Amino acid sequence: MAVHYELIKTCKQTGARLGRIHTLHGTIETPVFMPVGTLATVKTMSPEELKEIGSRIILANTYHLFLRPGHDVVEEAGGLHRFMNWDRAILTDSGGFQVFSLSDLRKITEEGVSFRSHLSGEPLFISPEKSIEIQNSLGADIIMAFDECPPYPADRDYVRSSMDRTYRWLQRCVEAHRRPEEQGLFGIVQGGMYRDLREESARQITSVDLPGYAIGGLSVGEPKELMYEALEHTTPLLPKEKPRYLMGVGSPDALVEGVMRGVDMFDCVLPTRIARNGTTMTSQGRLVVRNARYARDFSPLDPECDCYTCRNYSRAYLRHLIKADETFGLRLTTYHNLYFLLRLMEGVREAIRQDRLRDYRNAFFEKYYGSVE
Ligand SMILES: CC1(C)O[C@@H]2[C@@H](CO[C@@]3(CNc4nc5cc6c(=O)[nH]c(N)nc6cc5[nH]4)OC(C)(C)O[C@@H]23)O1
Ligand SMILES: [Zn+2]
Repeated sequence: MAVHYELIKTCKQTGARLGRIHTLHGTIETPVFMPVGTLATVKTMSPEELKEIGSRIILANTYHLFLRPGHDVVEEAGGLHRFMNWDRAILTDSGGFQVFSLSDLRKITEEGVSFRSHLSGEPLFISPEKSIEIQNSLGADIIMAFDECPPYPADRDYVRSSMDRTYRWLQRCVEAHRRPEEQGLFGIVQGGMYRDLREESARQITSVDLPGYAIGGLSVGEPKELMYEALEHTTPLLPKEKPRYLMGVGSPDALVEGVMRGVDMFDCVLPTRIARNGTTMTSQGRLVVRNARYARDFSPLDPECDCYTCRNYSRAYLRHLIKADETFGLRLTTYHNLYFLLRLMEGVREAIRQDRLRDYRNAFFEKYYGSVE
């Protein structure tokens, strides 16, 4: 079995679950946050540093690697694990969403999506079959079905016809998948912000027996309350013995709120993206280390953090590097932000073990959101 989930326990206080996902490249404790490595690198981090902070699974993107360097190049290198020297687990997103968030001049038909490369402008086409062919070449442990993520907001008729097509595309993905024993294919539930459509899409997608299911169509600009409501309508309809993956999330509050609503896996560019402009997540809340107030602050970024950055460098030094656009500064803030989120998920897993996740959430939010930037 390429991907096998083991449910260890469900928190008595909330709908949160403790689990493990077994893959051909190791076991992942859940709930888990997956750092995003879109172009076969988690920006500025080495594989050794990712291991040092405890990451066991990272993301890469079909759309980006199809455009550059080409999935044929990665396949010739022996697959993504070899190409990027990462021997732990990898998940690849299927490309549909990235087409919408990156390229213009795109057209959706039953067959697939025509678009122009956001790099060269050349006309390209991705179908469910093409997406699976690319993902089979890349060789990730978990691959995603080719779906359409409707924009937010989107009217009901559009969301319904789009989710029905996403269901038909899932069946074509299953047909096209050549390596089901090595690469677990996850289906993706859509349905926009409409309760009955979410429930119907969950029934459609879970009618196909797969090793895991993702909740798509969220974290696309909707208010967080709407995202949480969509989760409450969807996760109860997903099989308990399979992992649930909320795509594109996220911030510390959204991670904890998602876990409380039964989500096991998350990914987001947030921690690495904001790090590159000098915004960090600390135990006292968001800290924008490039602010002038830190120019002569020789204390650690986060006094409660024991990561390499916080043990060896001051806020003044980090501010200096970020202001000078020194690459080392981006590396130090990225390292800390990922370390912070991976430690947060460790705390969440421990709180589930002790059936006290609601208390953990309240204490964390008080500290993190109680204070100012
Ligand atoms: C939160 C934050 C910081 O993450 C940023 C930016 C805007 O949101 C993000 C993250 N949200 C997000 N929702 C998704 C939904 C799907 C989906 O329905 N299907 C498939 N196959 N993949 C998906 C990937 C997703 N990523 O999406 C882009 C546009 C990639 O940048 C990310 O705000
Ligand atoms: Zn730190």
